[in-house]
Amino acid sequence: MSDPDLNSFIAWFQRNHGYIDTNAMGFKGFVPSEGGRGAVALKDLPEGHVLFTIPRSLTLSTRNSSLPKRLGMQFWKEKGLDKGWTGLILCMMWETAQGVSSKWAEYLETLPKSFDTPMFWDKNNLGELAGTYVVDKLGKDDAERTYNEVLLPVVRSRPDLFPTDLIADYYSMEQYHIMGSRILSRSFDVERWEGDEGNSDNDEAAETSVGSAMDVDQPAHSLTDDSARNEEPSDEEEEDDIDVSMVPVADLLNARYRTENAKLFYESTELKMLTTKPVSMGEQIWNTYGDLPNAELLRRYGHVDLMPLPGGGKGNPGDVAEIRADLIVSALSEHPGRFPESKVQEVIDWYLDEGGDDVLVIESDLELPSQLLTLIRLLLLSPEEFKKTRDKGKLPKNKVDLPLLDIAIRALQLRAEEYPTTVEEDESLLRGDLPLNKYHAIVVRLGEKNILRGCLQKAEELRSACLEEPKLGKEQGKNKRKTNADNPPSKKSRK
Ligand SMILES: C[S@@+](CC[C@H](N)C(=O)[O-])C[C@H]1O[C@@H](n2cnc3c(N)ncnc32)[C@H](O)[C@@H]1O
Repeated sequence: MSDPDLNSFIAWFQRNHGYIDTNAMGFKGFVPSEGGRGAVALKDLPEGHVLFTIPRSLTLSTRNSSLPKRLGMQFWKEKGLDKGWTGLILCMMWETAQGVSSKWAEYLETLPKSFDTPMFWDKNNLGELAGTYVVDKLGKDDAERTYNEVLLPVVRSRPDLFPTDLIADYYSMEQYHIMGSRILSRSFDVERWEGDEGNSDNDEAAETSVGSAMDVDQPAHSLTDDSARNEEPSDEEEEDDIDVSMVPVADLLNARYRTENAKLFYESTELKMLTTKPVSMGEQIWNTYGDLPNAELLRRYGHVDLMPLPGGGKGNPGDVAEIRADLIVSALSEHPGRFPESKVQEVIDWYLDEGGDDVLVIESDLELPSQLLTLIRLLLLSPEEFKKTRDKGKLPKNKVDLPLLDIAIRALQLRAEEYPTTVEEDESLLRGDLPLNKYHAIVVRLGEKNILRGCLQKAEELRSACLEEPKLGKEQGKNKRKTNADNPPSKKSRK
């Protein structure tokens, strides 16, 4: 291992039955844009090579920490520590407070103590994100409420486990945010193995027949809506047989858009990191964080991906622009249609009940989202037509015509106006020397604005074509999620 900071951690890992193929893989510092500290191939590796394995018992989760049992499982549930991330945060705080007597002491030492994520930004820096939806998604107030109403009362109620004089150092709001951010940027969703039940209290996971290795849903934060983590989980979530887990060594791997060459798999007693394609000597070993847009990378991890884009320039090919459904209503009100304003809410309620999202996503193909077209079409129906549609229980087809395009275009313009700066201003700012947070914020908002601009341009071209040939009405957004019951979106919320 070339990184001296990691030596005692790796020794701890190996002592605890973790395995690393040290001939195949090492750790080194890459340039910040490539993730800083990460893993490197020490020789040419074929696909399917086992880079390292982690015993399940070495992952840090509410199942493996002994804290839940010490507090009592009934108490744990009564206090809501089995919901969201609060229980794991408390376990991580408590394990840290145990110092060297914690099983995970050497691991906890390797975890970051500060973050470049907007959760820790001041007002000025947050202001640079104006127009993006990043700040709305931080969930800082909810997190702080959970700290005050759930975690702190538990800590204060058990001075035998949480000595009062340790609260300021180990159980503070600041520590709560740090632990939450460690989970957000480094945890994995580890599915339980069949037959592996209950809190294991440091026992090895139940040994069952070893089946074929399966994907670990990874990382936890790339697949779930973590902004809701401190809220009541849905029934679906409660039933999940998933442990949000901190996975030593696996969390040392960086990620970049569509660059993954290694992935974590699980078996009954251990997790395995395997190469998913051949890796050349000296190449970085990349995991995946789900190929997220820069807004999400920044919010969860504190970095952005910048790479050459197919159409020229640099950016994140996974970038998207989001548009709230209420902007469509605002656009509609500027184009008085046939639908009385008093009925608009009824249409929106039905659209949401049918699985429509309240935030619509424009992707890099720059097509108008199918749900946006559906919503506008619904709003353009007369009250009688809407009633018929609702009675049939079938959403209208995504056929575009002039009235629909007018509203779509206006909604996109209103969305673009939500950013205080223009594309050109941002591009010029990026040519200067900028502090990191400001630089990240500009990259995020510029990526979104470019998607919006491209989508607007495409919609205007379509409008011109419709003007020339009014019967041109085309079906749009075929590749997008449909707003009907046969493909309901995974989550829905009303604002
Ligand atoms: C799971 S950790 C990966 C290991 C981390 N580099 C370390 O030193 O512990 C995730 C963090 O690594 C950094 N990172 C990962 N991929 C990156 C990338 N493509 N560009 C910049 N930073 C990256 C970010 O700071 C992110 O929060």
